[in-house]
Parts: sequence; C-alpha cells; structure tokens
Amino acid sequence: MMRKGDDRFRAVHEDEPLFITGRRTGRVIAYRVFSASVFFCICWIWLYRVTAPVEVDENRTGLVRFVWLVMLVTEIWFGLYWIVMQSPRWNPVWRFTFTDRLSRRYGDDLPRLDVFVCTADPVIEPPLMVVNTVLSVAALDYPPEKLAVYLSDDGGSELTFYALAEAAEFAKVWVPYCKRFNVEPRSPAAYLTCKASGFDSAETEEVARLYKEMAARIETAARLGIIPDEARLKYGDGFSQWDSHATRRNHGTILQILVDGRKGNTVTVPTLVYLSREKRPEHHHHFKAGSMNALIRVSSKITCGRIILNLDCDMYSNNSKSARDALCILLDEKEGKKIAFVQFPQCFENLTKNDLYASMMRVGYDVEFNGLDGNGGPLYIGTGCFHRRDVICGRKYGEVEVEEEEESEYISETEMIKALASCTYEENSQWGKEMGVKYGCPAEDVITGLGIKCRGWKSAYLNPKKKAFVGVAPTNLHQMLVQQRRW
Ligand SMILES: O=c1ccn([C@@H]2O[C@H](COP(=O)(O)OP(=O)(O)O[C@H]3O[C@H](CO)[C@@H](O)[C@H](O)[C@H]3O)[C@@H](O)[C@H]2O)c(=O)[nH]1
Ligand SMILES: [Mn+2]
Repeated sequence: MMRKGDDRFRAVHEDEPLFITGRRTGRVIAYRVFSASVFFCICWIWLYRVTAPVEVDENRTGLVRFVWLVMLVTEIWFGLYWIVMQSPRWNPVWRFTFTDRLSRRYGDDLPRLDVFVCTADPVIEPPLMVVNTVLSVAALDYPPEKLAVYLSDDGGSELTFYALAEAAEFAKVWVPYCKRFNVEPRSPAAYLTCKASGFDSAETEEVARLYKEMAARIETAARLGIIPDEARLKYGDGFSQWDSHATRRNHGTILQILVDGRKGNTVTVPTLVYLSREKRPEHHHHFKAGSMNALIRVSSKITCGRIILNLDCDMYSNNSKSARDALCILLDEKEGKKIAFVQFPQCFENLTKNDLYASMMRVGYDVEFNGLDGNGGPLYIGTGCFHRRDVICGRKYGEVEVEEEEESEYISETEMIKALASCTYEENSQWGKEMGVKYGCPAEDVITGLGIKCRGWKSAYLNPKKKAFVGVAPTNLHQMLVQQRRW
C-alpha cells in the first residue's frame, strides 16, 4: 500500500473502482424459475405423503406403515438437503478487475507481496517441478524489490535446496528475459514446451539452453541423490546447516536467503528464501498448516509483505498479471476494504477431456464458487489465494489496520529468525488457533477461511479466462482415493 503521507497517486482516477461485480441476469432468472419449479414439485410430494391415506395393513405386521414412515422421512430429508444446496446457486456473481486503473493509481508503489510455496517430499514432488513454480512466481509482473518468494521444504531435503540455489542463478536470466519479451506463461518448463517447435530469437535459444543445462544438473542430482561438489562449495552456508544425522523428520531449522532484495540492495530478481522448519519426532508438525505458520513468522522478520500468496509446489503461475488482479480487489477503496482474501480456482493441465475422476471440479469452480461469492465469498482452498497478512494473523473486521512498516534498517540476525521456526515456538500460544492457519483438520485451508469469515470478513473469487495458476491433479484411482479420504 502507499507509504504514510504519500498521496502522489491518490488524486488520479480516485473515484473509479478497481473492480466491478457483475450479475448475469438472464441466466440467474432461468435458474431461479427452474429452481422454483423443482421446489413446487417437492412441496407436492410432501403434501401427497402427508395427506394420502396409508393402505390398510391386512396382515397387521405394521410393515406398510413402517415403509410409509421411512419414505416420508427420506423425502423430507432430500427436500431439505436440496433447499440448502440452492444457497451457492441462487445469487452468483462475477468479478472483473481493471489492472490499468491500478497501474495509473499506484504505479510501482504496490504493497510488498510474499509468496509461499510449500513442498514436502522430493520424490513425490520433484525438485525441478518445485523450482519451476518458484521461477514462475519470481517472474510475476510485479516490482522485484516488492516481491519475495519463500520455499518451505517439509522434506528437509538437500536436493530441494540445491535445486533452489540453481534456480536463484537461473532467475537472474529468466526474470529479466520474461519482462523484456513479455513471456507467458512464466514457468520455464511450460513456456519452453510451447516453444518446442522452434525458437523465435537468439535470446530464447540461449535461455532454453541455460534452462536445459540447469534442469539436467537438478535431475541428475535427484536421480543419483548426490549434490555436485562445486555446489556444496558455492552454497556452503546453506549446506552446512544439515548435520550428519539430519533426517526428514528430525532436523533443526534450515534457513537460507539466496537472493536478498532488502533495503539498499538493487535487484532484478525478487528476494528468494529457503526454509525448512525444525522437525522433531516428539513434536507434532501439523503438516502444511504448520509450515504456513512458520513461513508467516519467518517472513515477518525478512520482508514482511502485507499481502501473502500461497501456492502448492505443483501450481505454477500461468498469468503474470494475477497478483495485480488480486490487488485490484484488495486495494479498492470502497468494496475492497471488507475483503480478506482473493481466491483463484485450482486448474490442472494434466487432465484428459473426459476427466475420469472429475478433478476439474467444474460444478465447484464454474458454478458454486460464483454463487458463494454472491453470498459472502468463496472458501479458502489452500492454493492460489491472496491473503492480507494481518487478517490471517487474527485481525478482526473493523479493527484498525496497521500501516505497512518501512523495511527496518536493522536486518534481523538469521539465528534469531530461525528460532521462529522451531518446534517449541508455538507452545502456549494462539498459533494454529486464533492466529495463522488452523490446526487439527486435514483440510486446514477451509476451516481457516471460515475462521476469517467468523471474524467479520468477506472474500472474493476471481476466475479470469486466462487461468491464473495451473497444477497437477491426481490421475489414478489410488491417488484420487487418498486425496478424497483426506478431504
Ligand atoms: O506436511 C506437509 C504436507 C503437505 N505439504 C504441502 O501441501 C501442499 C498440498 O498437499 P497435497 O498432498 O498436494 O494435497 P492436495 O490434496 O493435492 O491439496 C489440496 O488440499 C489441501 C488440503 O485441503 C490444500 O492445502 C491444498 O492447497 C490443496 O491443493 C503440497 O504443496 C505439499 O507439499 C506441506 O508443506 N507439508
Ligand atoms: Mn496436490
């Protein structure tokens, strides 16, 4: 947001909203007529059941009366269920943003944005895929000095760290290249796949060569499980944080700032941070919710972005303008003030046309989320969501927002920041309850979003034609069952 007392941009187009909320009247009326007709039928069925005489039970077994009673109860139950299910369909809305107005009003004076990418297992989530996600957000259309990308590695894997270190080097070429040539999408793997038939310029060819070399180094390291010696020397500060008996479930906090764009450092690449929070077998780690809370605390002492974007490691940014779209909602002077978070749908690139397991969730994302948005806002679904930092940390609607702090002159000591990601930090605190992402539920995202709503906030749903984030969905029955059981 703007700095205190800085109103250079305020005067420009002050009154124009940054987004509008649209309704599709024809479609809504058609649905309501259909819905009313179904309701009418339901009422008739109820009336019939209650008024039609029960046949005389000749054998006096009571069976006929019993069947009648069960039918009555089931029909009432289905009817009520159907009525409740109309709420996410009754009043759908669509949001449209004006990023040009945002640019005119704020220029590059945008709030700091911290992106959290979570990964947990270098085998299931290959480091090369993870760094593609990181690179795609590092190249967002956003001032690099205002952007920071944090990778949380719950797998505590040297391979993931190595891949991120390689990506930090490659980013110095990739980010300026994307901005200069307005590249889309900004995940190098996805972009270079579309260009596979031929490169249009010498620059693209050079970038493709550098990417392929990097990818080969990362994949070889992952396959052999060996980090090259040169990398160990070059990134000694990072690797030295793994002691000889560190395992996935038992290690200290590992924190390395690979690119430091804080005060005084001119950068073309955003701040890039690797974090693997402390894990000990005797302490519960609370899965992704635990890692998100560690990220919230650690980032608060590094860049303290006022806005937080949270992404699963398999969801790359497919539209470099998505952060600006979300800010159109969050920074809107009138309507935006009530909105705590902006949720984009989860889209997937690995599905076939028939989408055997219905992973596209089309009813959810194309119908019900718009309906929920007309009713206070969609759920938080754990990825592709822009939050206000202070709201996720517990601010209630109506409480005064703390002005964005200038980055402090004093850069906190790494050891002090590491303590924020220790296993014991949250003991006897409100973390996981009133603060941060909630614990105790496998679908931590949904209950966290509902908790925010209970504090008086609304949310907004953005589903632009050009998909904002694209990921990987389960493709076989086993993976699908595991996921559904957790939800
Ligand atoms: O201990 C853990 C476990 C998972 N993750 C990360 O959490 C994300 C989601 O986990 P995944 O196993 O891929 O679950 P999905 O079922 O695919 O995730 C969906 O469902 C989750 C729970 O509702 C949401 O948090 C996710 O955002 C949503 O994409 C991934 O990036 C993981 O790396 C961690 O960081 N630490
Ligand atoms: Mn997933």
